[in-house]
Amino acid sequence: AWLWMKPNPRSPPILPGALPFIGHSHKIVGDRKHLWDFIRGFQLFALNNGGICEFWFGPHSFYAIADPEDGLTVSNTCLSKPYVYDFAKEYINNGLITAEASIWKTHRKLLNPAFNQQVLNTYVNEINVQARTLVSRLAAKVGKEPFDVRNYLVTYTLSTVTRTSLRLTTEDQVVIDTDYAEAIDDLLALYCDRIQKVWLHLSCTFKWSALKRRENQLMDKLKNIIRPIILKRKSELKADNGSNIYDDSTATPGKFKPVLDKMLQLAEEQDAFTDDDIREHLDTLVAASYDTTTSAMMFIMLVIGKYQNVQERIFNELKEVHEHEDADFTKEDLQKLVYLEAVIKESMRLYPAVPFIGRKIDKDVDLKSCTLRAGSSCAIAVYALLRHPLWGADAEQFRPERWLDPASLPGHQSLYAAFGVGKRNCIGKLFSMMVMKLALAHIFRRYRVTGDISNVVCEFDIVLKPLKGHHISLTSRT
Ligand code: HEM
Repeated sequence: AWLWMKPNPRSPPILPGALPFIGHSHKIVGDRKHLWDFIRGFQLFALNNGGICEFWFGPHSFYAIADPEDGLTVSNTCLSKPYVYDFAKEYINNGLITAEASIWKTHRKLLNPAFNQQVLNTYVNEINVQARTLVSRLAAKVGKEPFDVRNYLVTYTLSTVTRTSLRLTTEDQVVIDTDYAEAIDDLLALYCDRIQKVWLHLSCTFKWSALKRRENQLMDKLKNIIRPIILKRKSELKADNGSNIYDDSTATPGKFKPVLDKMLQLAEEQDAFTDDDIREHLDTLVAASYDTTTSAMMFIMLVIGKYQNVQERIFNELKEVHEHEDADFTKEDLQKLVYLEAVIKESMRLYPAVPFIGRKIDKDVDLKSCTLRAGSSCAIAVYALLRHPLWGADAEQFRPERWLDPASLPGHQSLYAAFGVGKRNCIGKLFSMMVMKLALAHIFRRYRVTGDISNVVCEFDIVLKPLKGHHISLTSRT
């Protein structure tokens, strides 16, 4: 345990505040705001100290990297995730987020086509429907006191991702929107609890804990919801004699093939997935999408609530794209909403829903100024990369215009880290952009939003979220 006290010329700067034996473990005990302060703190320390730093939880060493080149080197050299991701193994095991590198490579290749632009275009009608439902639900809040928009957005993102992944009957969709959503929220909170209770990082202590018992209950609940859905669809497709499964007429408006059908097809034709793999991939898609997309949209609404001139410009762009106020947005319309897209990117740059990503250092990795030791873990400092001085002197300012002038943007790709860095980046980034753009286009066309990002206090709860000062209010534009 004292090894960490030994100076080494190629060791990175050490984050202040380590105690003997426990290292920095005491720094993450407390509430989720405190946890975010720690995460933000180590990222800014790395940024201001040559792009890297080191800290410990007990004997286990973590590096934080805030240098774009080094970040890319690590994320592409070490493709496996560190041990804290294993906390979610019971739940999403071979799903893309937690899968070991070897399984990940094959599965990612198989799933990539399900997220290309052509496939996503077949979802536009469905997402318009969900966005309209969101706008009608929000009508109850128009002209009322400020409110928390999270639950409205959760229902929207959850239903868009489950509709396009599973295409459920209304009855099953209700279970997803209520019981399933609640169980996932509880499970993610439980993982965050475990991260903060460093003594529960060891499986031998965790297995006797109350958290483990709770995890078992939640897992039973989740599996009992999703497994029957998969089995039912599997037998429906079998009964259909494969005619539906191989029907690729997805270009018809309103018609799309859900991800579940694509996976069942791959399982049938290439023996690519087991039933468990399919469940884990579906759960992963939901877990990876609903909270991140919700949080990103909350930040966007708060930013735009403050910068009313930005909101007016979005409104004018929406009017230009659509003469007829109430029509659905088509895939062509979405391409024309360049200013709205710039606003989304700029808000995600300053308020990234996923503020760091993890890697297991499974071999020694030589970086510019130091060597990362095999057996340690690494956090690629997304939050810091997104406000790196290479963004310019105005890196801390909200300036969507920077995205409209590509020449003014920094050259290094890994500075655009909101959807991850390197090969193992977000498979759902185009999908999520579409889901956000459509919802925001529908909302801003109907309502004027007021809020104030400068009052917001954040917390880290697997994703970065606004904790306080995040209420918004709506007035009607008509
Ligand atoms: C604003 C919304 C989103 C943000 C900010 C976001 C961000 C990220 C980031 C940073 C990663 C890399 C994580 C890591 O390396 O540990 C990631 C991975 C992933 N995301 Fe997203 N994501 C979003 C929405 C979505 C959506 C809508 C989906 C699915 C439809 C999705 C599915 C995934 C999956 C499956 C992975 C694992 C990819 C892999 O390892 O191959 N995400 N996301």
